[in-house]
Amino acid sequence: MSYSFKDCVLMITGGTGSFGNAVLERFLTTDVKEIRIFSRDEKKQDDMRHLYNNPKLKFYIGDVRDISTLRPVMQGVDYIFHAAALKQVPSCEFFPLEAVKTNVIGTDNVLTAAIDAGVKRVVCLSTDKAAYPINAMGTSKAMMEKIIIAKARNVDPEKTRICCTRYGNVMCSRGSVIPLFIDKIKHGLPLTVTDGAMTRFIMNLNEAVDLVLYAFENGSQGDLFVQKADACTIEVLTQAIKELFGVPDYPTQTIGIRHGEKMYETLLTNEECARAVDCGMFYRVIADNRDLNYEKYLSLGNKDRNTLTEFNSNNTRLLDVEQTKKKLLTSKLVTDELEAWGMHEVS
Ligand SMILES: O=c1ccn([C@@H]2O[C@H](COP(=O)(O)OP(=O)(O)O[C@H]3O[C@H](CO)[C@@H](O)[C@H](O)[C@H]3O)[C@@H](O)[C@H]2O)c(=O)[nH]1
Repeated sequence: MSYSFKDCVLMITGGTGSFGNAVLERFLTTDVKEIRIFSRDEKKQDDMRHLYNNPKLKFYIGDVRDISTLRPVMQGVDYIFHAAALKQVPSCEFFPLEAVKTNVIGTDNVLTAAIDAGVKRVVCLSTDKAAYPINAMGTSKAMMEKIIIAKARNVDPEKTRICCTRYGNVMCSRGSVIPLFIDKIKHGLPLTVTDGAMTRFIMNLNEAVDLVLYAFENGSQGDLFVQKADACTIEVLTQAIKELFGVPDYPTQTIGIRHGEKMYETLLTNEECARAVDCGMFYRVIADNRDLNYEKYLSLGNKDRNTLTEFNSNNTRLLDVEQTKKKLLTSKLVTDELEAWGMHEVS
C-alpha cells in the first residue's frame, strides 16, 4: 500500500460482514490508530471482538437508516468504507422498501453525516446488479450510486472526497451459491442449478478489497471504479465444485431462474463507457460534472465518447472448469471445507 494510515481513524459501516472482515485483516497490519465497526447486530460484533481481541477496534451499534446513530461515531473519523447494505436479491424482491431504506436513504445519511463531520474520504460499495438493474436490490443500489454522484457534485473534494466501487459476485459470501452447493454435497442432496448457461463474475474477497483500496487511493470526486473480473457459467461452476469434492458425477437438478435474476451481469454499461478510462486492472468512470443547466442538457450532448464497449459476464474472460477450480481454491471457505471433507491433496 503506498498510502499511510498512520494516526488515522477509519470507520467501516456494515463492518461485521465478509467485506468488513477481509478489509480489517489488511488494515490491522498498518499503523492505523483506530477502526470503528458500525453495524446493527450485537452478536456479530461480540464474535468479532473476541476473534480479533485488538484494542484498535471499537464497536458501535447503529443503523444507517437513522442518521442520529451515525453522527456521534463519525466525530474524528478520517476515512469511511461504506459497506452496510441489504444485498440478497430474493429478500429485496419481497421487501423493496426495506432496500430503499437501507441502500438509498441509508447511504444518503452516511454521506450527509460524513460531510458534516468533515470526514476526508468515503468509499461506497455497490454491485454489478446496479448496472441495467432489473431487481429491487439492483435498483436500490443504482439509486444509491446516483445519490453518491449527486452528493459528490456539491462538496469540495479538499474537504470530503466521495467515490464508489462496483463489483460482482464475491465467492462464498453469506447465502451465495458456492457454500450452498458445498452444503448440499455434504448432506447428499442434489445440486439445484437454476440455468447452467447463466454467467456470473467470480471474484475472491481479496480482489474486492483491492478494488476498494484502489478507489480509496486513486478516486477523484464522484468516480466509480470497476474491476475487470473473470466470469464463468453456472454449469462450469457446478462441475468445478463437484470435481473439487471428488464427486464429478454428483446429481444436479435444474430448478429454473429465480425471482429478479438476469442471465448475465453487467459491470460497466455501454453508456458509462463513454466516460470510462481503462486503468489496466480497473475501469474508472469519471463523474458527469455538468451542472443542472437545462440549455446544455437539451442542446449539448457529450461528444467525447471513447471506444470502450459494455463489460459484462458474457464478454469478459470465461473460465473453464480447471480455471474455475483454481479460482475456487483461492477461497478459504472452499479450502477449509475440502480439508474437512478429506480432500487434502487438491488444496
Ligand atoms: O440454488 C442455486 C442458487 C444460485 N444459483 C445460481 O448461481 C448464481 C449465483 O447465485 P448467488 O450466489 O445466489 O448470487 P446472486 O443472486 O448473483 O447474488 C450475489 O451476488 C450479488 C453481487 O452481484 C450480491 O449482492 C448478493 O448478495 C449475492 O447473493 C446465479 O446464476 C444463480 O442463478 C443456482 O444455480 N442454484
